[in-house]
Amino acid sequence: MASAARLDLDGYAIKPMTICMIGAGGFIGSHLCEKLMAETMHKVLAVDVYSDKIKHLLEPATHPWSDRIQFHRINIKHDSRLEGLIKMADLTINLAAICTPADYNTRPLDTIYSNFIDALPVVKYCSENNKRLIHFSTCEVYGKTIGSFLPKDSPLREDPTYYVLKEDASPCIFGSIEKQRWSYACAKQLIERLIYAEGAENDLEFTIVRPFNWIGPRMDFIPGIDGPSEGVPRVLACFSNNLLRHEPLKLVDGGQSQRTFVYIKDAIEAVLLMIDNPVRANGHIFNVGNPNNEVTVRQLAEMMTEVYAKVSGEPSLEVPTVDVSSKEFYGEGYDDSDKRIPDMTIINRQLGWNPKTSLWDLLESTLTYQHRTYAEAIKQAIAKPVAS
Ligand SMILES: NC(=O)c1ccc[n+]([C@@H]2O[C@H](COP(=O)([O-])OP(=O)(O)OC[C@H]3O[C@@H](n4cnc5c(N)ncnc54)[C@H](O)[C@@H]3O)[C@@H](O)[C@H]2O)c1
Ligand SMILES: O=c1ccn([C@@H]2O[C@H](COP(=O)(O)OP(=O)(O)O[C@H]3OC[C@@H](O)[C@H](O)[C@H]3O)[C@@H](O)[C@H]2O)c(=O)[nH]1
Repeated sequence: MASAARLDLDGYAIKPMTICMIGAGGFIGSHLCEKLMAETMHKVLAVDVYSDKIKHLLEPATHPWSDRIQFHRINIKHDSRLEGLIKMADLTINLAAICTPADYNTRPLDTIYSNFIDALPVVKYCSENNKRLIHFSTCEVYGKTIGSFLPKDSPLREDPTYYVLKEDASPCIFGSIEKQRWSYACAKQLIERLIYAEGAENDLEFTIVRPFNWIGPRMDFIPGIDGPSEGVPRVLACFSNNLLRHEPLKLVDGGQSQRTFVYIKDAIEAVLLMIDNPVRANGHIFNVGNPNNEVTVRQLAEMMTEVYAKVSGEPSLEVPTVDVSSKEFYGEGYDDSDKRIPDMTIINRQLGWNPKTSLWDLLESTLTYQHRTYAEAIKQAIAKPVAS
């Protein structure tokens, strides 16, 4: 049960605050709302166009926290109520974005508008009304590693200087303009620069979060079940969908890219520390990831196949993966980050945060959820006769 006497990292009592959370109905927002309701006395003004992922928190109205969460169905692109909500709050957290790679090269205009233009009024209202802002950026602002440009046999490729990503030192390296994949990263980078400049010139109190592949239950959608049949979600949901349908997992360009995956529940702990410790968090950009959970996408596919067989009790396919070109899978203009390892120095120093959950354990709890939530619906969808 939430207690009023929670202490911050410096031993001071944390005062309950009102948080305007934009994008509260998404994957990260839903977990953050859950945490805030269960463990704090903070109030949430939850803004989104969808509420399905937080329905369990909004209904029934008898929850012990029901007077601390309000849902506002608002599209921030065009709604004059946004400024009023930001003014009512002590802190604004902006999560709203188009953030699935399949959109970056196929809907580059929507991607740029969503990640830059639509975020502008949020920054402006916070700055003009002296309100604190926690803005969600991305690890994609780093783009490719310096190491990826070294000769394949260069020993320097093994040197962390050339691949570990540091908030205050690493450059942002994107592909050419025709590689529209980078429309997202570039829009995120520019809004980061704008927020940073508002801090420098107008004293905006800000924190920027760079998530490194947070994964867990409620991430994206399963095509044809709770999202469009032709939709392409992020890799966790793509591979879950393949496993649920007993199809081989598709490895884009051989699955050679490397990622570090962090469990959503670990990452949410980091966000709560930022919320509760403004003096330590303001003015900082934080990598939030798990450097210990690095795999190639191929290794991720293999591990997910093994874990899914364990949690579902169903045997794995004899040939569990199939290679597909990025052009076929994502279309023209796709490109990729080669490797993403977060440096953890700054978040360790400021907030003492460390991720805890291994990749195997986080996949086990996530795939248990996926199986429990979707297996029956998929079975029924497959059994349904196709209309002639
Ligand atoms: N999940 C990750 O690993 C990850 C990694 C890097 C960056 N991020 C960033 O974190 C943020 C949240 O990501 P997520 O994984 O929860 O994504 P998500 O798509 O699940 O959530 C985003 C939410 O924003 C809402 N939204 C978008 N446009 C809106 C608008 N105009 N008005 C109102 N609501 C709007 C969507 O409806 C959605 O519910 C994004 O900014 C994303 O770029 C996430
Ligand atoms: O079915 C699939 C889906 C994806 N992939 C590959 O898996 C890797 C990871 O893909 P994801 O869809 O999770 O997205 P990425 O890691 O490339 O980008 C993400 O990173 C952080 C956030 O900013 C965004 O949520 C998103 O841009 C990519 O190399 C992709 O090509 C497959 O091999 N098969």
